Amino acid sequence: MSSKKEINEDLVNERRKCNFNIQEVTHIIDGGVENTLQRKKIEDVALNGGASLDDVPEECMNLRERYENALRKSCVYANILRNELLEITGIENFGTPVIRRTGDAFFKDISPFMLHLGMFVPTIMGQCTAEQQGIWLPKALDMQIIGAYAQTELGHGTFIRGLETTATYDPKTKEFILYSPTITSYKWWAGGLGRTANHCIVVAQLYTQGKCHGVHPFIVQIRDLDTHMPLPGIKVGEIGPRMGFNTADNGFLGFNHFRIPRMNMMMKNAQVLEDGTYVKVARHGKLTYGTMVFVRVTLVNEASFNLSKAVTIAVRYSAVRRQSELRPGSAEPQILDYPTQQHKLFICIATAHAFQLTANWLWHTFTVVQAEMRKGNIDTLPELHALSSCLKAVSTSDAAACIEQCRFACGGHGYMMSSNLPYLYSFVAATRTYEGDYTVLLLQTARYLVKAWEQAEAKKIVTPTVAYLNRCFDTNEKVAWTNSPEGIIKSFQAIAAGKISLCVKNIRQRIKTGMDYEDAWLMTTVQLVSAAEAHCRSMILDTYWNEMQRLTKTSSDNVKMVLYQLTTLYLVYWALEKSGDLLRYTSITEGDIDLLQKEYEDLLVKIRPNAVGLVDAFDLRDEILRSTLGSYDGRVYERLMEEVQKNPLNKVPVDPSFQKYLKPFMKSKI
Ligand SMILES: CCCCCCCCCCCCC/C=C/C(=O)SCCNC(=O)CCNC(=O)[C@H](O)C(C)(C)COP(=O)(O)OP(=O)(O)OC[C@H]1O[C@@H](n2cnc3c(N)ncnc32)[C@H](O)[C@@H]1OP(=O)(O)O
Ligand SMILES: Cc1cc2nc3c(=O)[nH]c(=O)nc-3n(C[C@H](O)[C@H](O)[C@H](O)COP(=O)(O)OP(=O)(O)OC[C@H]3O[C@@H](n4cnc5c(N)ncnc54)[C@H](O)[C@@H]3O)c2cc1C
Repeated sequence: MSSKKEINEDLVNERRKCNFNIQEVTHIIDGGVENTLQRKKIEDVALNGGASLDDVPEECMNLRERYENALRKSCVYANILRNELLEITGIENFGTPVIRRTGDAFFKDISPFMLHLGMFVPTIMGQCTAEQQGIWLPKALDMQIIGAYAQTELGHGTFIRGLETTATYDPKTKEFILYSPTITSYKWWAGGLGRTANHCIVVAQLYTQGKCHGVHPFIVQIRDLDTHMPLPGIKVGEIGPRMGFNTADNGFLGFNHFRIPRMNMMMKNAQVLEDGTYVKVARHGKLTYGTMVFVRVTLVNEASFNLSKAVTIAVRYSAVRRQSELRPGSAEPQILDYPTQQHKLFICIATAHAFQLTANWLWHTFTVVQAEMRKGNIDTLPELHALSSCLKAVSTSDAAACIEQCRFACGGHGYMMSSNLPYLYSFVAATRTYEGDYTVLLLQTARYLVKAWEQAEAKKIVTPTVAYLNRCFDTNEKVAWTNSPEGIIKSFQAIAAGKISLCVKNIRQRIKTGMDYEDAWLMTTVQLVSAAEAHCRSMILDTYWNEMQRLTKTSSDNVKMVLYQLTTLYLVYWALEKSGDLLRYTSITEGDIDLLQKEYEDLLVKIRPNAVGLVDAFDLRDEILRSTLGSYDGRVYERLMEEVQKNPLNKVPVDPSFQKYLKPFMKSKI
């Protein structure tokens, strides 16, 4: 064992072997030197010399203690956020991922304030008029009020139009009356709602002048600001233990004819006048779904960040961990030397990069579309919706699978909560479901793709992200296979186009047999999901490859080389994963696939010496990683032992339950 201050010798050797400039890669991941400096400044201020603030690990506390502890830390963190961090970033950037990431030094699970910052505030910004923002935003940003986002109900999450909570306008009092008519209409799942929030955004069916106008958002005070008691007419509580998110106090909420002022309807996109007249302001009916689009965009970034944490832990651990012998009597190798281990992990590093660059590109697209919409142009919204839907679905799903793979790579110790891998997994697994389930979102993208295919067929201009359909439409033959990054990307576009074309054909054939469009669509949905996934993969491959080329133009040769190897690994990995599709839609042969397999194995060998350098380049501070297995110094076994000392079960040599249960049980006769 190494002494306390030493860095594990294997990690020292790994860092010696690394042949590229780690800082250069960090700058690329951060999006430039300036961003790295800004990130470090934010981390220095937020962490202020270590922010864990826990004597007992969160996982050793009971549910109530965990919640109380999370709330205590949330207040500490929120004070730093509003007093110091907002000054650095500016109020308009309060939701910057960098700020969000420093929160991980405080919470292993989730902050009860997460939904306040992640959805309540953004909804006020996106759905309120300027006048309403003037009322609510300062209070929300200053956290004089704390909010949640209550859309999902016990009976409906996906199908928003099916929500049952009603908001009926009463022109006599100029109020809306909120009502939960059934058990299934109870709001369910909203984070921060169960114990913490005193306000929340409620999505409800709007009735005025005897007519229903569909779902609209309202801002509702649910608890007394002084006593925190639920207001009369409000039934609110916590929904119970979950796979993760246990400190986020996800809640339920019911209304018994609860009245709110007319101005609490969020009126940017639609209004109800004093006399009850309904006025539609927005030119697109789905602008009320704006917060969801925003969060879906941010979740691609979250997928990358959480995966970068998991793979940093797993690669460092794999450099420290030694197991088995390659030849009888030889020294035990680092488990990172096994090609099967490299196969588990290097794709995770590449995936984290791919998602980070895709997230940056998506964020840029989002801001451009927002700017256009402010000018009154809503033409690009459907494309943004299609993009954010599939990228959210695929990135969260892949990230969850990769994090689980990182856990497998850490053997038994990866199963310890103190490794942080179970927390990371449960957090990311939830992102596959919330903010739109995986399948449901891919089907949204499929709707867009089918329309784009029909446009290509009619020789109409299609939008940039589906422009490849024009090209593929004209080629009836299989695409010629070439083994190059560009060749792989082109082949993935051919797969996507082939699958979309087949879906359209099958829908049409089913209609010919007498089915109506809805049934024909339904019968084709398995293929439609697959087509949308293929489209999404072609976009990720394209973005990753082209963005990495652009970003490394002025990099040093070794940085160019290692990032080229990693990008190629990603392309080849997916070509191998989808070899069946390649055989179906391109001229690839079995021999070509054998060559790809060999290339993949060679890439593992080339990347191996730089593996630890590559995860060091994520530049994740130990306070943020919070893992016994993944710290920079590699003191894995010492940290596991130290953690054991913090376990309350070990505070006494004999547990009191021995006298109570075990001893009488052992002494009892059968
Ligand atoms: C310190 C900083 C902190 C930062 C923190 C960052 C992290 C943030 C973490 C936040 C944690 C979040 C926790 C979780 C929260 C939640 O889950 S909130 C609830 C989310 N719920 C959903 O996502 C529900 C999913 N369902 C839907 O989105 C929709 O119901 C549906 C599936 C899309 C169908 O909607 P419906 O109204 O029935 O649509 P249709 O009538 O069928 O019409 C479809 C047409 O509408 C278009 N469309 C649909 N959605 C949008 C959209 N958002 N934008 C634009 N257009 C949209 C769609 O394309 C169809 O168009 P056409 O094909 O032209 O008809
Ligand atoms: C940790 C967590 C936090 C959450 N936080 C919030 C929050 O703060 N606020 C909030 O309002 N909500 C929140 N939610 C709720 C979340 O948004 C929903 O759970 C999610 O949108 C999925 O909806 P559902 O639960 O109704 O699933 P369902 O729609 O019932 O899905 C169940 C299955 O049916 C399938 N399915 C459903 N519809 C279709 C379809 N049309 N076509 C094909 N398959 C379909 C799905 O693919 C899925 O496999 C949270 C959820 C979780 C897990």
